[in-house]
Amino acid sequence: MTHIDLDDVHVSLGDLHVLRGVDASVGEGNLVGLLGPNGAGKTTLLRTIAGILDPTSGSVHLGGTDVHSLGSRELSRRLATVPQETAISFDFTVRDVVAMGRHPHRPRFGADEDGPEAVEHALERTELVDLADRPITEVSGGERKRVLVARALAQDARTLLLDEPTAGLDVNHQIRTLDLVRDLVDEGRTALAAIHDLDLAARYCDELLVLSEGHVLAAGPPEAVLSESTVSEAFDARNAVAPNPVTGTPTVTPLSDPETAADPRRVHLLGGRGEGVAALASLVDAGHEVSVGPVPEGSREALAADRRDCETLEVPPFARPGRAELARAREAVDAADVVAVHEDAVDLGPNPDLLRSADRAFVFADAEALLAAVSGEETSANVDGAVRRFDDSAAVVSANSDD
Ligand SMILES: Nc1ncnc2c1ncn2[C@@H]1O[C@H](COP(=O)(O)OP(=O)(O)OP(=O)(O)O)[C@@H](O)[C@H]1O
Repeated sequence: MTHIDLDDVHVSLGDLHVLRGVDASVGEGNLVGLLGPNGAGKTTLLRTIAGILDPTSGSVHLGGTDVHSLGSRELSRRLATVPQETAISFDFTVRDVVAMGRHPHRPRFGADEDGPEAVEHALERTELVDLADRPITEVSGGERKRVLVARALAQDARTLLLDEPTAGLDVNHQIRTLDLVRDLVDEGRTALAAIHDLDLAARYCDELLVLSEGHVLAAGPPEAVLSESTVSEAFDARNAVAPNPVTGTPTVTPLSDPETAADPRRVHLLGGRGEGVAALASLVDAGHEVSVGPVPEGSREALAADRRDCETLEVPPFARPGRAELARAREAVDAADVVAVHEDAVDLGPNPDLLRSADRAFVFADAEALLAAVSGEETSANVDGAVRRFDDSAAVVSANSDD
């Protein structure tokens, strides 16, 4: 069921037409991540849903009611916000600030009977009990952010709008904060959160909404939304998207624009157990033409090569390369200016024979040193250290040998 519904919302700030026809919805009981580059209009959208900004046209409904028809007290009972700015200059204690969340529940006469318990509960869930009596001006920026989450929690609203709730938090508190938001949603709330970290957004959110130049570029489950083309269009950044090996959710890796190497070389990387991935990335970034293989299908090297549009010679996992695959590997070696292999993979499968047949072969321990060697900048230091010319005998690598 739709909980927040935005229909052709336009908002102007001064002369700037910031939101340009936003159509979007947030399903009840969902955590939705609001993504988009700086200036896309995320804060403006959250402030419009919160009734702080009026749309110039279009409508915002919350649970079927137009938010702009609700009084501020009624809206605050239904919806709590965690704003981006954390500056609170007065000398309130942390507990006082959290208690401000109770404002819409205070009766005109008498006491807010649930108030003290709600405040203590909010302090506990945000792990702020030890800081509760400290002046808000004397806690860190990250702690102040958590105080604002606690204030929203004390407000006891079914809808949460969070503007970059993890900005400025250390990794541990980023995870704890998003775990808390996830728990609050799993307990029955609905949340829309602007999040800059695409990987965390994909990991925690049921759906993502990508805003770009004031309109919705994409919306839906993270796996559908976080494509290389959508990320590239929204953020104007080259990137690679791949499943996170630990969480299985998409991870986005921004990539530098490839340089044009002064002297681009054809480099063939022989397969290993994933050791070649860093070398592959630095060679491609430097503008060299890289091919890879033989590597097992689905291996880290195969995935990385695929993401960087490199020619890849794959073999089924746990299988030895067949005659045809070996012939293709030899062709790749013959066509390359340089053949390279990580020192831990020198002896793997057909690698010794392929190395022996190459005109110029390097054994490397360090991706950057290999790059320097391929680019012809090798010094005796890195030839001695992390890159060596491959000698004729498979098991031996020798330093400073000539071709
Ligand atoms: N009060 C204002 N008056 C005029 N323009 C404004 C005002 N507030 C924001 N803007 C402009 O509106 C656009 C959208 O701003 P907004 O803060 O909504 O973007 P955002 O997506 O939240 O960005 P960020 O990721 O940097 O927080 C920006 O170009 C911003 O400069």
